[in-house]
Amino acid sequence: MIGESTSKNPRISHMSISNGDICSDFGSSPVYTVQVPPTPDNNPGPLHIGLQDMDSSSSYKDEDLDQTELRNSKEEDALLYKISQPLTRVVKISPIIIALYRILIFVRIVALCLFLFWRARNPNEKAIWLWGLSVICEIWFAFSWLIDQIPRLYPVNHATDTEALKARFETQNRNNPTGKSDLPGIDVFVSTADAEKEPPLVTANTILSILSVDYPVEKLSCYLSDDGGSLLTFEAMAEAASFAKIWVPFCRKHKIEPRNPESYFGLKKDPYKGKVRHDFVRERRYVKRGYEEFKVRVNALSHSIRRRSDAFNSKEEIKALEKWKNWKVKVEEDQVKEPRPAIVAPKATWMSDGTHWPGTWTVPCQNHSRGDHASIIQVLLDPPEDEPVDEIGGEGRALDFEGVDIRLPMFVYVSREKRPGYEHNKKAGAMNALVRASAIMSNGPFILNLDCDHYVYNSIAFRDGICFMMDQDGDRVCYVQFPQRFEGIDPSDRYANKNTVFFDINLRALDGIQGPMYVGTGCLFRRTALYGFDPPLAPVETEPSGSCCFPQQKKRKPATLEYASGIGKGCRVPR
Ligand SMILES: O=c1ccn([C@@H]2O[C@H](COP(=O)(O)OP(=O)(O)O[C@H]3O[C@H](CO)[C@@H](O)[C@H](O)[C@H]3O)[C@@H](O)[C@H]2O)c(=O)[nH]1
Ligand SMILES: [Mn+2]
Repeated sequence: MIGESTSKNPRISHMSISNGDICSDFGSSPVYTVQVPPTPDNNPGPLHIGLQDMDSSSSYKDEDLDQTELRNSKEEDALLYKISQPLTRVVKISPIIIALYRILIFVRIVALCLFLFWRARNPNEKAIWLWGLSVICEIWFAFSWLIDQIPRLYPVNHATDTEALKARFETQNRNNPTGKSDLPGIDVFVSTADAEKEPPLVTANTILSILSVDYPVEKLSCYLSDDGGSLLTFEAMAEAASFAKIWVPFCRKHKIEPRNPESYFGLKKDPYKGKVRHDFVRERRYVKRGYEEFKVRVNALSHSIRRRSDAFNSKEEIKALEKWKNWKVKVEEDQVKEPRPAIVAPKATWMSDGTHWPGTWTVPCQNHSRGDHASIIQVLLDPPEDEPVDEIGGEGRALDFEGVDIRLPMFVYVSREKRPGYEHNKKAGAMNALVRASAIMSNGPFILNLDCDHYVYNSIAFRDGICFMMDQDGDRVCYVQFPQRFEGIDPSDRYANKNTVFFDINLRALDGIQGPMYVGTGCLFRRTALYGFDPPLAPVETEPSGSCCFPQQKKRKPATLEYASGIGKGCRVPR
């Protein structure tokens, strides 16, 4: 479900795949010359597909040799064909279904009109006020039902082609001789606010599902915003970063789905089905045990932080008491007027390295309470190296990651500064803080946000989103909204908690008009669209007109008109 970058734009037009247009058998068909010029903002620009007859080729004479080679290889032909494919397409919903639905709407409109007409013609004289009120209510209900139906007139489905994305950006070809991934960077934002209401284990699972997505590691960064400023969340995230070192390569090696360990190990289906590697059973058992231990450590954190802090605080109290006693002795003996030292040490929350936690303390005090603390930013996983790294016989030979990339994406803990008197206790502010922090640290051209209790269910989901962004008209897409699926709902879903109508009908229907609304989470944004400014443009000066005696003043074209249809394209986001 995609949203447009500006309301000025008409509906997004997508190329639809037509088998008749492009021949899939390349044996004797014309050669497809595909040029995908790399641009600094990682947008491919328009894809030019030149259909060339080899005999009449004149401008590509130098490349004749290359093209002959390409022609010889069926695989390369297939690659060229794949590159030429659109990354997304609209899958039309069956016209019969839509026609039936429209007929049903029409029948209901007629029935409603007849009913309202009958109501108006039959007033209840004994309770005229009550009658009037109920007619008004019924008209309002009919009207709101009608408004609800209008967006559903043109529902669409979008499909992505991740193979074409791979062929275009991650396969060795003339434009990409090394075959290194040319996909754009994505910064993932996760928000959490309260370590008690939002258990850190759930947040840790969300983070693990993000760190292990199928996307180039060096292009991915994950930021956690902790509005609670809690040491518990911080230490749980440090634990998650450490467990990710085995979880992420394990997922990559054995193609695990979903990549949230709690959900994966809780799956009811047979975990060995379809797994062919001989070491899967052993490694799964090892990682499962590792996860159980990780859970115990995370669940014990609040206790261990309390115990550690109590120990440090009692030491501080003893020190303070000693200081006070020394002062007392000095004052009595020498009559020196030194200021009296504090007899009680603050009840601080301590980090494991023996320093004060800069965020919220368990016993809040000035500068260390929920709405009053300094900003904290800590890189828990450093940016990865540029080239893949593998490991033979990792974890003391219990796991073998030979040929598996063991690098992890950058992971950063952020808790924005809070001060009394400032209203900054909402998610939007947390997102703004992350937009600013990430702009300095990784500056990914795309941003995806998730609540701490939402996880990535499908490891290629990010690629799906990027297909829309990098498609031919992709630079006009502001955001791609993913639908939500819910776990732990009673099987019959008596209370409609799955929100199927909203996610699977309303948003899809809106997608057919201009795009769905942003639902607050699970949304992939174009960074420049969030910044909300137009590309910088040089003023265009028009030729003076009018007579030679009365020259008119030079007029400047309004900059926005120039690029009205290309917003976002002119904005370069350096990576
Ligand atoms: O001061 C705050 C308050 C909340 N949050 C975060 O905001 C998210 C959503 O808050 P929550 O209280 O969980 O709201 P819900 O009602 O559960 O969520 C609904 O509203 C959210 C905000 O629009 C959407 O993201 C969700 O999809 C939607 O289900 C959570 O990750 C919170 O940690 C902060 O970061 N800072
Ligand atoms: Mn929530």
